[in-house]
Amino acid sequence: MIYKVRTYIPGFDEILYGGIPERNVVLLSGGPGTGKSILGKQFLYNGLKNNENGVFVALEEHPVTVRRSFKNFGWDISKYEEEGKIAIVDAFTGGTGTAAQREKYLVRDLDNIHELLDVVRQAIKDTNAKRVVIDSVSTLYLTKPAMARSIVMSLKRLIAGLGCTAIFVSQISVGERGFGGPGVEHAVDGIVRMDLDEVDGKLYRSIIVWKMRDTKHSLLRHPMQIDQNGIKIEWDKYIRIGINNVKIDNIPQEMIEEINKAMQEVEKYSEYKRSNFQEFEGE
Ligand SMILES: Nc1ncnc2c1ncn2[C@@H]1O[C@H](COP(=O)(O)OP(=O)(O)OP(=O)(O)O)[C@@H](O)[C@H]1O
Repeated sequence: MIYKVRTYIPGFDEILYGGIPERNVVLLSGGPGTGKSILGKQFLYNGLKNNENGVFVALEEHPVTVRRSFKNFGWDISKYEEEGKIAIVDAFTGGTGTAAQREKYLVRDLDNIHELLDVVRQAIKDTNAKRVVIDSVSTLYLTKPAMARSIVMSLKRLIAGLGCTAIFVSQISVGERGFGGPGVEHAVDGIVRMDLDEVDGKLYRSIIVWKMRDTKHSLLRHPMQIDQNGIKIEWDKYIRIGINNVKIDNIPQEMIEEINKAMQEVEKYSEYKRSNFQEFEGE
C-alpha cells in the first residue's frame, strides 16, 4: 500500500484522494498572488501539528518575513523552531544584514547548487523533517533555464532520498499555459496548478491537480478561497471559467462516494500510525 501524506488543507486531501503519496515531489505552479506560498506554509504548519517536522527553503522572502507570514494566519512556528522541529533555510539574504547573521541555515552562493544541497541536507537531518517546501524553485534557474531539469533532479534525489515529501513552488507569469518548463514538468512526481482568472471584473481562485504519480486524483478544476485561516478548497464543487461567465456545479455523486472512501482508508492508516507513535512516545 502506498502511504499518503495528509496535507490537512481543507479540501486538498479530498481532491488528491487521500493526500500526497509519500516521497513525491510536487510542483506547485501558478501566477502571482495565486496562493502558492500560503499553501506551502499551511502544508508545513499542519505537519508540525501532526508530529511531522519540516524545512522551508526561502528563496523569495527574507526569513524574518517568512516567520511573520506564517503568523499572519495564526500559524505560530516559533515554539516549533525553538524545539528544532522546523528549520528555515535562508537562501535569500546571502548573509547580508544583521538579521541574516543569526540564521542557522544560510546559503551564501545560490549559483553553487552543492552549497544549497548541503545546507538543505543538514536542515532535514537536524529536524528529522518529513516535509520540505522550496519557495520558489524557479528562482534557482531564472537566469539559466538550461539548468532547470538538473537542479530539480538534484533536489528531488536528495529530498526524496531522505524520506521527505516535498512541494516545489514554481512561479509562472499571468496567462502562461505551462507549469515551469518541459524538463521540470516531467522530472517531478506531481503537478498542481493554482489560478486567478478575471471574469467580468471579478477575480476567481481555482486549483487543479494536473498529475500525481501513484494515485488517482480529481481531474476537475475546483474553486478555492483564501481567508485569515489560510486556503480552503471546495472539493465537492467544480468550476468552469468561460470568457464572460463562470459556472460552479457540484461534482458527480459517485465521485463524492469514491473520495469519501479514499479518505476513510487514509484516516484508518493515520490512526494506526498515531497510536503507534503514542505508544512509542509513552515508552
Ligand atoms: N488574510 C488573508 N485573507 C484573504 N486573502 C489573503 C490573506 N492573506 C493573503 N491573501 C491573498 O493571498 C495572496 C498572496 O498569496 P501568496 O503569497 O501565497 O501568493 P503566491 O502565489 O506565492 O504569489 P507570488 O508568486 O507572487 O509570490 C494575496 O495576494 C491575497 O490575495
